[in-house]
Amino acid sequence: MKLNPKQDEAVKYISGPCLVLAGAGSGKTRVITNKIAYLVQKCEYQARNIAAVTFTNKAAKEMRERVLQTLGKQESKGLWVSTFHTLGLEIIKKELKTLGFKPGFSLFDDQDTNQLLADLTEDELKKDKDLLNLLKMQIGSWKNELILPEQAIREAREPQKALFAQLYARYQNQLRAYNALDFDDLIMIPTLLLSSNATSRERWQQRFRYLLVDEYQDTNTSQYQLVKLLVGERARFTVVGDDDQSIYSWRGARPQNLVLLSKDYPGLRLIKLEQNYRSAGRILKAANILIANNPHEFEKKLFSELGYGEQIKVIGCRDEEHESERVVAEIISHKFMKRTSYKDYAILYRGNHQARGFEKSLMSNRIPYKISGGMSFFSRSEIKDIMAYLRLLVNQDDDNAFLRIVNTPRREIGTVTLEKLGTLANEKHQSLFATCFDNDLGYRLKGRGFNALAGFARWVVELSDNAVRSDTLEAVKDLVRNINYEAYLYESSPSAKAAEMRMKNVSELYRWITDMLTGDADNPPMTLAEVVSKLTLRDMLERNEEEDEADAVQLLTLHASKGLEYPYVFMVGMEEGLLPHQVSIDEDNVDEERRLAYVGITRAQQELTLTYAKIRRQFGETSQTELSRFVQELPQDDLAFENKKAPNTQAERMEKGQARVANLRAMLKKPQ
Ligand SMILES: Nc1ncnc2c1ncn2[C@@H]1O[C@H](COP(=O)(O)OP(=O)(O)OP(=O)(O)O)[C@@H](O)[C@H]1O
Ligand SMILES: [Mg+2]
Repeated sequence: MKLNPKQDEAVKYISGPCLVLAGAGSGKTRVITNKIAYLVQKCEYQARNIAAVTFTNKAAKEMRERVLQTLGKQESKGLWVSTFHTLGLEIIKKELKTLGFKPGFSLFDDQDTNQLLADLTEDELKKDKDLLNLLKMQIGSWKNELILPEQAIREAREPQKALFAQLYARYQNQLRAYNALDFDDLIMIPTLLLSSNATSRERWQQRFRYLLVDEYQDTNTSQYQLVKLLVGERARFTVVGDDDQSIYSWRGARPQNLVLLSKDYPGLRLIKLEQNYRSAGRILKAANILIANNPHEFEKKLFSELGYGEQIKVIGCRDEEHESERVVAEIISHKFMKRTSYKDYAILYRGNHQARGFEKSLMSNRIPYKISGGMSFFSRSEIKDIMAYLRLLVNQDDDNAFLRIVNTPRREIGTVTLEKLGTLANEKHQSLFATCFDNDLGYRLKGRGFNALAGFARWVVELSDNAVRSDTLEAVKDLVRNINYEAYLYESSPSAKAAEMRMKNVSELYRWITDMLTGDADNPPMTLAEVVSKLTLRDMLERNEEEDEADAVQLLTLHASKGLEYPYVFMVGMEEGLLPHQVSIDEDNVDEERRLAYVGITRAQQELTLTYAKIRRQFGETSQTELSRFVQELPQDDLAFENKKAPNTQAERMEKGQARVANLRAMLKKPQ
């Protein structure tokens, strides 16, 4: 693939650490993929000694595909391309013994964590959702800063922090007792291990002799340290990033890491790219002018030779319903005129809740669409149930999984029984599951409850033994049959149709599990424990980044759009309070929102459309909105305002919005 001289320099500089710092669409990711090929083909690196890391599964997948195109299957064998968290998981899996973990550990997702924190806290705190959330964030940020509970306790000054630190300690102990890890542990644990254990460190430094990191501006402290430990003294690495696209400060990302890097590695080669190959000139200019309102650590220039392009449309809509109708109408007419594909269009929004209206309009116009985020496959209750069963099969200490399914489907195990079980488990410091076999339980629980619990536990042991010792696949299939899950779904769903849908989801999950257990030419068969941890991680990372490449309009949040590009982009809800988000306005953090807007604008290749609703319903109230300051900051000559006064009455709306859609659909139906 073609490279410009600066990109070429970045690819060929391999004798020391290298940082590529450049704006959106300048080919940073291309440098990474080309460099991997260069290392293998020209520098005698084995693919298996190279690792490339990024932040989302979607980005990792794209990267892998791009490399595969250049290198082919054979030459890229063993190459490691993944997200940071998957890399962390791999290190933990290979270092289980050193870490003193039992095999078959569980990964706790957000809901599990919430549950556990609620269990750990006293009554008042338990009821205070905001405070619980604050606690979760605090624990997350301690972990991201590599601060262990002891240190947090030592350093806490205010009473609330001190309480949180105590709870952090209990939370960590409890996770250990469950043989479970949370999302942040996937980075913190390997980082602490590599910093304290020289043998492990050397092992991983030998394994990965060259490291590449995309979207480097989003690394937090623990990720920065992990990279540092992995590359060691040799410091053979290339990282690429853009400080203007740092949008994860709320997850501890530190764009200052870019500056820190030149301090930690005085020999660092800094390369800047200046040509944008993605966007039309006008879009790029708008993005540059917008981001110039932020303070800057590094000076960057960016130009495009792709022509100046169309004006940026700004469409004012009466309310959010009108907004989604208008966007869909635009897509239909545009597609008709330009003979494009649905997948050329992306609708980007600030929050997942904004998706619903667009989904509805797209659906009623029978336009295929793909939505990332929102209701994830894995957050559906039927999937959570089955996953909880599987988690329990591989790790019987997983109390959360146990609690989720002990009575789903109904087994006549009442709350009193469970409470008694819980009390005994606490007294004995053992898991709920282990307590089912405890002799003392027999004294405390008489009759039905005890029998039901003991029967359930014996059944799990038997199934788990079968899964490990004999045919895993059969055991997994037995599971659903055994618990009569289908009948349960029909019983508990609002309609037969809903039950059918839910059963379909279960079959889909089974299809994945079967594939993974059997393996294929490229992927060796996995154990059940591996399948379970892989699926849980996948869920946590991607929240419904589906694998199909269907021709569909793309709906995604601005955050999820990073690194991606689309010919035609709609940025919707350009209103004060939405973008910039009210929370950021209140916290005086509008700069981060501006970076988010910059990310959105720079996804567009050919045309960009901005929309806003003049009235929006939020939290059950309808209120007037104000046009986003970011629209005002754009070069006004490059904007084409439409409908500055939007139609007001229902009748007018029908006329202008839906009639238009109807016309277009009629046009589309005509034979050509
Ligand atoms: N030298 C080049 N010649 C032609 N096209 C290029 C060149 N370099 C990059 N491109 C194309 O430009 C587009 C943007 O490249 P890429 O995604 O690598 O940019 P990026 O800097 O990673 O952007 P972002 O900051 O959004 O992640 C891609 O479609 C890529 O194929
Ligand atoms: Mg990129």
